[in-house]
Amino acid sequence: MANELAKTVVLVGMMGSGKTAIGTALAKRLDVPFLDSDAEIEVAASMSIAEIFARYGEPFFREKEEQVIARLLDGAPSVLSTGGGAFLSPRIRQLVSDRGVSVFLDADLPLLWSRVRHKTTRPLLRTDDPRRTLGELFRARAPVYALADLAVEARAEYSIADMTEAVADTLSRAGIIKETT
Ligand SMILES: Nc1ncnc2c1ncn2[C@@H]1O[C@H](COP(=O)(O)OP(=O)(O)OP(=O)(O)O)[C@@H](O)[C@H]1O
Ligand SMILES: O=C(O)C1=C[C@@H](O)[C@@H](O)[C@H](O)C1
Ligand SMILES: [Mg+2]
Repeated sequence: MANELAKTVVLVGMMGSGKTAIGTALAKRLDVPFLDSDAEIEVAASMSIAEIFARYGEPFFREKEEQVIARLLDGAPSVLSTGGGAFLSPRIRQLVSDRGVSVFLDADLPLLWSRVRHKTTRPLLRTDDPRRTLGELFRARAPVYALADLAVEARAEYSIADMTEAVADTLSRAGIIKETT
């Protein structure tokens, strides 16, 4: 069955909620381009996110993030996975609402921690107590992620394929994915 995507699907949520993993699978399923703002920033800067934070600081990263997301939202309907902090920016929220549909991947704290605890790629978690830091970010950001157009609960028992199906189902019910045949 062929599908048509009405506008760009923008995945938002905490680090480890699955924006990159689910975005990759969803784009494949819908046969549309997959874009990842973190990956695009790394390519543009020829540096990892951790290096950008270390050399230039978080405000510089946030500036680049906004520029990259504005550019990525300019193209044909796609799946765009954002960085975990992108949706905190009011300007980015406005861009997303003007040109796409936001989908919050809603994972609870234990699930997020289980996914990020062994990774060293997230500079904001390089603290003395990364578990506590993750909890603080989680609580501070929850009201902002709740502003997303759509939300899908990420359950620990879901595989990547299950979660991709749940997101696609939500998008179909919202009329963002339309069956063409
Ligand atoms: N059901 C699932 N849904 C999503 N991710 C899963 C699932 N099961 C296992 N994973 C793994 O959990 C991790 C999720 O991390 P991912 O990089 O996709 O998160 P992210 O939201 O893009 O984080 P960041 O904001 O740091 O970019 C990946 O390693 C992925 O393979
Ligand atoms: O949650 C965040 O603020 C971040 C998440 C990652 O995707 C990266 O964008 C970066 O590590 C910051
Ligand atoms: Mg990601």
